Amino acid sequence: MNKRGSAESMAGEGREPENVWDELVWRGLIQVSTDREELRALLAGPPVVYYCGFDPTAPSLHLGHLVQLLTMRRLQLAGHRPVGLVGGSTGLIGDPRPTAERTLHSRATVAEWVDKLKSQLERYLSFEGDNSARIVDNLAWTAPLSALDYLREIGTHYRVGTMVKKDAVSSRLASAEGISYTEFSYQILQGLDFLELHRQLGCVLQTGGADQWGNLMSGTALIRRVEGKSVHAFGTPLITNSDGTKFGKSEGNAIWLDADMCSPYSFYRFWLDTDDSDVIARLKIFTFLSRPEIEEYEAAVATDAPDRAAQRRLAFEVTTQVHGSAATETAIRRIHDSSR
Ligand SMILES: N[C@@H](Cc1ccc(O)cc1)C(=O)O
Repeated sequence: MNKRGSAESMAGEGREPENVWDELVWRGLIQVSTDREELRALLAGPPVVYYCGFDPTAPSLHLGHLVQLLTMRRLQLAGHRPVGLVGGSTGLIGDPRPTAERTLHSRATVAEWVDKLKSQLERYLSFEGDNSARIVDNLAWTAPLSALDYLREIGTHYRVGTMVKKDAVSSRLASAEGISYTEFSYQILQGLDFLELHRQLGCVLQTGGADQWGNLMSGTALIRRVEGKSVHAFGTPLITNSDGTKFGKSEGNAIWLDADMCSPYSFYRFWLDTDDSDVIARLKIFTFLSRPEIEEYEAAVATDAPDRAAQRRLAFEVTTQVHGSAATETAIRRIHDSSR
């Protein structure tokens, strides 16, 4: 395991990208955003507070979350100040999926998962220096809120017509099952989080997956109405495999970041199996290798070099980032032994 703030978990330290926004664009990390020019200027200026939230829907984060974790890390390396939010309250409600209602887990289970996610989050952020990260739990401000205050003070800023247009909500409304009022309310809670973090910590940017766009806009709209301020958000693309299969699954199972749920060996193997047509995009998104380094791999892949150096580097970098050097070396040795 990496220790918080250890050299290993801080891969990429010390490199000053010319403009972190341009770097994020080059890495293919920006799918949707508020005004691009404004964001670019904001991120080129003095340190800003930004946040990204993670719901405790399982005892571990998975590969989809890794994109967010590393994006947070990139922004922190550029001098900005991260807030990692764990959804102790939103995890009790459930972000609507386009397909079907989520299972509601007990409060005790969710609280247990909150703790696990918090320690996972800590591994990707730095807790030193002026832009030290903070970890928060949205249960802190949601639990004390009464139903009456929620409806009168927050609900009044939301129009149902706008809420039903959100992607996941509209597809659920079109389904036979429909959507519970519980899940329908989710976007309000996420909006409230942004408002709270804006008020408490001066947070001006929320990041997330592009599928979170509705939830991100919920917050920017609420802050505009209540505080008269315009704040920012961007969404990273959903990662897809060029052959049309789902990324981040192995035999139908999610690839978890917890070593007990997915061994460093299987994790390493997963990355090693990356297709030539996907490997460069993965290096950009999942490693801290510089542009010239990645371009070298790009040239090598184009010549059909049989040694799969790009895949090996990718597997090495990501496994080291997630599981540390010792576990990575063990995984490599095992693969080497089994192929003899
Ligand atoms: N809705 C996010 C998690 C989240 C929760 C609360 C927030 O304030 C922000 C993000 C997701 O499902 O991935």
